[in-house]
Amino acid sequence: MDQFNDIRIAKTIEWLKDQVNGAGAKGLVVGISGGIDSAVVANLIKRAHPNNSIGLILPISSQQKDVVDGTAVAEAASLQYQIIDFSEIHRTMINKVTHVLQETGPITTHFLKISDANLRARLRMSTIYAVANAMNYLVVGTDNAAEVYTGYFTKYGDGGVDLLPIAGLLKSEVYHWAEELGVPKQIIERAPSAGLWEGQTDEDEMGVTYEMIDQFLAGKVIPEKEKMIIQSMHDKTRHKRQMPPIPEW
Ligand SMILES: Nc1ncnc2c1ncn2[C@@H]1O[C@H](COP(=O)(O)OP(=O)(O)OC[C@H]2O[C@@H]([n+]3cccc(C(=O)O)c3)[C@H](O)[C@@H]2O)[C@@H](O)[C@H]1O
Ligand SMILES: Nc1ncnc2c1ncn2[C@@H]1O[C@H](COP(=O)(O)OP(=O)(O)OP(=O)(O)O)[C@@H](O)[C@H]1O
Ligand SMILES: [Mg+2]
Repeated sequence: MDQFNDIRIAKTIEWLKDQVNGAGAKGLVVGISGGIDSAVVANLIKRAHPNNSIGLILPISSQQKDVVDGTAVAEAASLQYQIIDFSEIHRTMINKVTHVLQETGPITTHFLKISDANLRARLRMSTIYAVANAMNYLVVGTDNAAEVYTGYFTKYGDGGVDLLPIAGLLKSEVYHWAEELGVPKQIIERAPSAGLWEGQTDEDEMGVTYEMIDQFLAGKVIPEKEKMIIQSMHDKTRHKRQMPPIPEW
């Protein structure tokens, strides 16, 4: 038993209920990836709205393991879920966009990869909102404090949500909550990944570990090199944490 975290979990569940009531909504929906952040959120929404919560497993040319683990998360939480595969739609969109762009001039494979990856996150966001609109549910995001601070999310993709119940948690705290909430061990042991391309891991892409980001956010002294990476990510992604700018006349 971890009393400190249990109290915060209970408060977050009450907060989710208040948000739904305050919005005049009926329930909550989350995308389930097979990763730990969405596993924690899946358990929170089930506890907040046992009969009005749903998880969506949305593979887009994803590894089968993501679907297997996503299903294990939903089943362990007794959360209602649906699997919708958008691999074909994504491929069609990317092929058309690439074709048109290549007519306008050369485009690097690096930028095509980023574009392809972020489109996955935005297709998922559109799907989750389609369900939320139809059911009068709110869309629940899964960003933790490290991701919000570094802007490590797709603008209007996984960043496009109504509520952020775990955005105040360090990544290490997400692990504590996962254990308290009974998230299956196989999910807790997976390396964090956006799953946007083969073999992607968050820490490799960012060039800094979650442990370092957590220490930095907790106000501890960390090596200058890591500090620079974190601050640079934070500065470059400021626009993602704000409303679009409007000119002043
Ligand atoms: N200064 C500025 N003012 C206003 N807008 C600005 C801007 N700079 C760029 N932009 C806009 O923002 C766009 C770039 O932002 P964005 O589209 O988000 O793309 P970007 O930040 O380049 O890529 C998203 C990153 O988040 C990672 N990610 C995504 C999804 C999930 C997860 C995960 O952990 O699961 C991680 C992904 O691996 C990648 O590293 C630009 O194309 C431009 O439209
Ligand atoms: N295949 C997917 N199906 C449904 N939702 C997804 C899928 N992939 C990503 N998402 C959504 O995008 C969010 C952002 O992904 P992110 O990788 O940050 O979190 P995670 O996978 O839950 O945890 P971890 O950081 O440990 O990988 C997920 O939490 C989930 O809500
Ligand atoms: Mg993930």
